[in-house]
Amino acid sequence: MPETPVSDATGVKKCQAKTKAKVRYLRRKKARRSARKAAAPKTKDAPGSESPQEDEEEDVSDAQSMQDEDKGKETQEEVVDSHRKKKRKLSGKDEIGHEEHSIPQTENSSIPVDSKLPSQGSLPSFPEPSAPNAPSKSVLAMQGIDRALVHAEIVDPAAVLPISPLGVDEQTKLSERTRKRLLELGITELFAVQTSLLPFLISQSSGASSLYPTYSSPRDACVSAPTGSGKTLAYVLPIIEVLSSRIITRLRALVVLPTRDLVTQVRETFKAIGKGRGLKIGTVTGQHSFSHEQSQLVGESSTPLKGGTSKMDILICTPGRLMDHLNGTPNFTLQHLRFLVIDEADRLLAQSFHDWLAQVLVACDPRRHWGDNLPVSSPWNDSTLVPTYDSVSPALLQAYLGCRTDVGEVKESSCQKLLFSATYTRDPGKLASLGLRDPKYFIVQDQSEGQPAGSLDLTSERFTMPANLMEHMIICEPSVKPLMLLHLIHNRSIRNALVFTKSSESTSRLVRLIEFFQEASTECERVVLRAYSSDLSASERRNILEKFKAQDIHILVCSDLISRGLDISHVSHVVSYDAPVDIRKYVHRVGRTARAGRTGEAWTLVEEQEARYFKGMLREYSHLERIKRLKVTQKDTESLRPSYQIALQQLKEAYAR
Ligand SMILES: Nc1ncnc2c1ncn2[C@@H]1O[C@H](COP(=O)(O)OP(=O)(O)OP(=O)(O)O)[C@@H](O)[C@H]1O
Repeated sequence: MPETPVSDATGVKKCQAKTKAKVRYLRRKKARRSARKAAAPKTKDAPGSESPQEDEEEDVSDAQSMQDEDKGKETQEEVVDSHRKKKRKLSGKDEIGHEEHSIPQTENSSIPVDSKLPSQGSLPSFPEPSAPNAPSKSVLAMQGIDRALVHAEIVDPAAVLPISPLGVDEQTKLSERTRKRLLELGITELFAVQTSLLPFLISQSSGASSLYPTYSSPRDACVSAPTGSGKTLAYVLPIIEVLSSRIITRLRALVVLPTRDLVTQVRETFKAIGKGRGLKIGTVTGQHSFSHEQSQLVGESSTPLKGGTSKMDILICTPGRLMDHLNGTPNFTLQHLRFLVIDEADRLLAQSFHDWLAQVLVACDPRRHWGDNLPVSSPWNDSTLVPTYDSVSPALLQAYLGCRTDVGEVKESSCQKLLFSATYTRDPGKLASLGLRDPKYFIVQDQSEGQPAGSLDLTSERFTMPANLMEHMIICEPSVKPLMLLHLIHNRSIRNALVFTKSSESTSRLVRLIEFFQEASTECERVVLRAYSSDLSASERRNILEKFKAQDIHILVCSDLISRGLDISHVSHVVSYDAPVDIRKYVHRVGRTARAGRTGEAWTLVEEQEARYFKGMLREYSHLERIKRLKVTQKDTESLRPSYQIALQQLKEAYAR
């Protein structure tokens, strides 16, 4: 048996010692063997053979005697070495695996090496890799959502409240005077959005501090209610009610709307409700010259005043023109605002207009942006002394004059932001940009199926439509769309209708085609229709709208310019000649009818290749089942076809010229 080479010095000596012992052992073994041979009887089948058992026993005893001889000579390392060899022998093939689990053995270790080594079969199994459970739909829907939205007040659209002319109205907090005015205007009950919003807005402003509760600034509000549900009155009434107690005229309410037409419409409502209250209501939309608007806003005074000046209590405007005055009209200030209303909020928040929203927010409350130390470069800070008659907003007293008032409390701006829309955005980014103060959400909507009463379904967005609106769609080839419209006008007698197209260009083309048709047809009743789009001047548009309101025009073919907010009570039909590609646009278009509890019908002409998308869009908002499909056969339009062909030919020639 060859010696295992040992590299160190002690190992060399050890080998030599072992060799002597081995020589002695071999000598004795030889002697024993020859003695046995001599003594043993001879067998034929195993001549000279030794029993293996015997041989093994002999080896063990020899090894024992050899060990005895060497007793004390072996080093610790040899013991460990033998353990290792033994271990390797026992562990067999899977050396690598065992190495990982082996426990280092020391000389004095009482634990047998083998007992600590797991056998191949008992290797600890690692857990299978697995994906974490997917978050539920409701958890996902909550991601980044404004917490206030989760606690929104859900209002039943059917909740109306009769107006009583006398006594104290504990529920709405409306004064007797305002209630009488409402009754004079034929308004006998308050709609759902008004009943829930009025107490919230008016009760926060009760008493002497109604204009300026600087120590407890009011909460902001976001309101989502269906089209035609009375959102305008929901902010006009509290503004009139609260501002009626003002003593000095300051700009206290600012209402921002996306179009001039809406500005005009909302001004009419303010004037009607605020009649006799002495409040000054104005508009800036760019319809008049800039200098004219400036003199209406701030008068002729040229002395710069930190507190600004105003000839209006309530200003209604478009964002673009508001920016012009903020940057170009001296003494025009928003520091005294008590109400900032953003109507059609989702649309306005989507528009940048030179970052109008950020500028308005800073103008309302420069402290919020700059703190009490306005930088010299800020437009609110200059070296001009504050004249004694100047009226700086309490929230800015410290910033401008370095003085704290009363008991040294820092005063907050009391501007209350109110956001309104029929299709309110849930976009957390957009809402965050508003810096709302403890906002409260009011959502007027039907309870969705399977949803607990009074709670908002955050997993799927949907919009509540006016209760008395009937919706239809006609799926047809693009080439027969004009024929379908003619079918609605002449066979189904659609009048007092708004027909929406995708552009001003298609608006005027469609009007011409229908006019050619009417000229060619001898049987059909003539309807008066006009195009209404941004191609027209403001005065032309106003003129046309007046005639439509007076029912001198039966059908207005328009672009989406008037798809939002426009309130014309007698509109009984809305036709989307070009199907909208966005659900919000659909909601606002069809919402021009069936307003304030009236009935109305909406029709959408869907081209065959658009049908899948259109239906998918409605399905996504759980609205498809509400829209009935109307099938128009060849026979239905047969009588119209000859004149239609003539009209088409004439249109081709007109556009070829
Ligand atoms: N309490 C009420 N009683 C009767 N009519 C009302 C009442 N409140 C509002 N109205 C009328 O309902 C109509 C629709 O109101 P409004 O224009 O405010 O709707 P809206 O909710 O702003 O709709 P949209 O989202 O389309 O702008 C208006 O003609 C308004 O005068």
